[in-house]
This record gives sequence, C-alpha cells and structure tokens, in this order.
Amino acid sequence: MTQHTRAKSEVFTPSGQIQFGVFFQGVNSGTIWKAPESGSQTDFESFRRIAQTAERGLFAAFFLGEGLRLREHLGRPHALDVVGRPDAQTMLAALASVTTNIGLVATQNTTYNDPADLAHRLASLDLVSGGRAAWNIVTTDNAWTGANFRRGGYLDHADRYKHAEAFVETAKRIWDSWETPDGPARRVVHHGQHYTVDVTPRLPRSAQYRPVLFQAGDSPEGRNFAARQADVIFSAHPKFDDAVEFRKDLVERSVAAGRGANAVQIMPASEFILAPTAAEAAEKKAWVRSLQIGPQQAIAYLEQFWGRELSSYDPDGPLPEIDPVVEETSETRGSGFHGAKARQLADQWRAEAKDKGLSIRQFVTSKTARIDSTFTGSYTAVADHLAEYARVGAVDGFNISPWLIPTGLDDIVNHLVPELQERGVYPTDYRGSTLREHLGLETPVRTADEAAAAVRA
Ligand SMILES: Cc1cc2nc3c(=O)[nH]c(=O)nc-3n(C[C@H](O)[C@H](O)[C@H](O)COP(=O)(O)O)c2cc1C
Repeated sequence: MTQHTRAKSEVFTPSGQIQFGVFFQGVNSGTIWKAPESGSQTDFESFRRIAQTAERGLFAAFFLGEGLRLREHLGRPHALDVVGRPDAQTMLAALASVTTNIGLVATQNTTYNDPADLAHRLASLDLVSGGRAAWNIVTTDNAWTGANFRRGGYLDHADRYKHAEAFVETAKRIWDSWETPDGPARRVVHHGQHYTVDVTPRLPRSAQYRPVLFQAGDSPEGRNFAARQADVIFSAHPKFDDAVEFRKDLVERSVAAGRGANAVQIMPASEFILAPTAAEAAEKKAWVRSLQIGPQQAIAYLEQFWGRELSSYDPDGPLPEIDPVVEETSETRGSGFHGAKARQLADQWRAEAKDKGLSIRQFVTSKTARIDSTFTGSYTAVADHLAEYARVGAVDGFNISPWLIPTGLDDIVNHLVPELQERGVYPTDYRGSTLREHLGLETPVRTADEAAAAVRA
C-alpha cells in the first residue's frame, strides 16, 4: 500500500489539494426528480451512472445518506420527501462490482444499530470492495425515528455521543482483533453502560486494514467526537470564511484530543451550478431553483411550520393569513422543528414576504436556496475560487450533491476537474487502490492494549 500521509504535528499544514466526493441524495428537494431528464431515485442505473461518472472524474468517494423513517405530516408521508431510499450497504456492495477505485461511504447511525453486527457488515463491504469502504457515523437521535425500533425517545440527548463513542471503539476493536491474514481473531468483550458485547470477529482485516471513518454532526459534542474518532468530517461549512473558521476550530479540538493538527480531514456538503460563462451559470441557477421548488413543494414546505393543510392557498399568492397549529408542529412528528415558535415564525415570515413583495413560492425558494452550499459561476472562476481553498487548507475537499441524477456530475467532471488539474490542486490519478490511500490516511495499527484502553463507556 503506497502511503502519502502527513506527519503528526501541532501545526496545521495545508495539503494544497482538494478531493471530491459525491453525495447521492434520496429524499429531499435538493435533487430534481421530476424533470424529463431525471432518473429514478431507486433504480440501480441511476446509482451506477453517477458512481461511474464520479470515478471518471477521480472522485475519492461516493456517499449515501441514511433516513430510517420518512418524515410525516398530518398523518401522511411528507410531500417534500421522495419516497424511496434503498439500503446504503446493499447499494454500495452492488456498486463495488461496477467500479474499481472510488470509495464507498455508508451513513449508519450509532443509536439504532448494534456494534458487532454493523462492524461485520462494514467489514464485509470493505472486503468485497477491495478496501474502499467507509462509515459515515451519525447519531440520529429523535423519538420519531426511534418509533421504527420500538425505542421512541429512548436515548437521552446528552448521552448520544457517549453511546456513539463506545459503539465506535467497540467496532474498532472488532476490526483490530484479527491479527494476521490467517487469524487467529481475538475475542472482544465489552461491558458498558449502554450495551454488552462478547464477540469473536468473523472477518480478517481488509486491504485498507479497516473501513475509513467519516462523521457528520455539528454540535460541540459532535465536533469533539470527530476530533477523537474520525478520519474525515462531512461538514456543513462550505463557504470560504466559515470553512476557514471551522478548520481552525477542528484543528484546536484534534490537537486537544492528542491526534495532532492534521489528523481530521474536512469535506463540506456543497452544490455546483456551472456553465461556460457567469451569465449562463446565473440563468441555469434560476432554472434549477424553479425546478427544486415547484408549487407543490412550496406549499408543503410551509405546511411543515403551519401544521395544517394549506393546499387551498395559491403558491403564487401571499403567505397564508391563517395562524399555525402550534401543537401539530413538533419534532417527533418529523415536521417543522419549531414547536411553540411556529406562531412567532409565521408572523416574521409574513412580514418579511410582504416587505420584499414575495409570493409563497418565491419566499420558499429564498428560504431553501441552499445559498450557503452553492458554488455558481463559470468553470474557470469556480476553479480559481476552489484553488484558494486548497492554498489555505480551508477544506480537504467537497462532498457534492448533484441537483440532477444521473447527469448532474457531467459538467463537473468534463470541465471543472480539468481546470483544477491545470491549477495543480486536484489529483491526476488515483493514488492507490484503497480509499485510505486516495485520502492519504495513515493505516491505524493499534496494539491489543491500546485498543482495550481506548474504550470509555
Ligand atoms: C452534513 C451532514 C450530513 C448528515 N447526514 C445524515 C444522514 O444522512 N442521516 C442521518 O440520520 N443524520 C445525518 N446527519 C445528522 C447527524 O447525525 C446528527 O444527528 C445531527 O447533525 C445532530 O447532531 P449534532 O447535534 O452533533 O449536530 C448529518 C449531519 C450533517 C452535518
């Protein structure tokens, strides 16, 4: 295995490079599923086309999110959600057979899984793919998802990262415990506050030793957890100044965690709307937005906060004068996430829309434009901008959500990638065969004593 890793240091050193990942979104209005050119959100063909295009563009990773329960609204699946999201590990295992190099990242939560089972499934993906698997660790803590598992609200909010830490450490010990390709595997026993495990691992180490660990969660506890455990953070901070600030924060946390300043890479969520010229890109953006927020989505978006049926309102008219039903908008129903603040929010939004002369649809478009994660412009201007990120080390890459499936990466791969390569900030080949090699990550060899000492809960 070739290594291009950076030495452990208290001082952060930019790699001068950026990598791309692709985040295939299954369930919200960011991807346009209803245009004539759209594919299906469940057909393997959509996944295959995007993954192979990403691989042609030397992307480091293909990501799948996890949504264990559809959001509900007034007793029905929410109209903003696209019903249909295949299981990530099943889909990634199939993709492993039609790709050669790209990393395969499964988002899996620590709250509703079991460490011995998940470690085995991820190790299987890692073996099947020749060392290309990664786990995007999320905590997914809400009573509404928990109801799927007869565990509604069972995990105290304050406990979820403690639980996650014990989970991840146990999974690591399971992966660590197969000492040579021929075995034997050590038995792993963990008696903890949250669960007890007594397991003899069933699989040897993979070509990259064990799956790469991503993390997505932005609270201070989430960031500290990432600083201790993650190889890469899937962040929500793509804009330049915010990204620089986030890097600074993460470097402090990973130095404090004893892992040095360069241990955790950062790939923010992002969207790219590109064209040969700035004017064409702006025009394309207006078209993309009009498709992302159609009349039905605009009304459904407001219904989350109003907690009542609003289908009699004209999407091209003013915001509803009727007040929200406060008790209908609660987190456990998977709706607006604003609870008792719904009335206050409605007053504020009505005033704002009136002030700016916006219809329902225009207002919702302005609220959901993903302005903070969108890079819009000509291929050359966006490449110059990204080169600046690489120069200062604001991020290690971007996790791109295509707004159209399966063709949404074509202009990135055909035009942006060559511009970045010309600027010397993007790979010109895969560095090796494993995801760990593509990302330049160290092989995480630990002794049995180190592994046992690391378990906290
Ligand atoms: C960029 C990003 C992507 C995420 N993707 C998922 C996902 O696919 N599935 C999921 O259940 N949670 C996802 N999460 C949510 C996290 O698991 C976590 O529950 C949430 O951010 C709250 O944790 P926090 O308080 O540490 O931010 C994501 C979070 C971020 C920041």
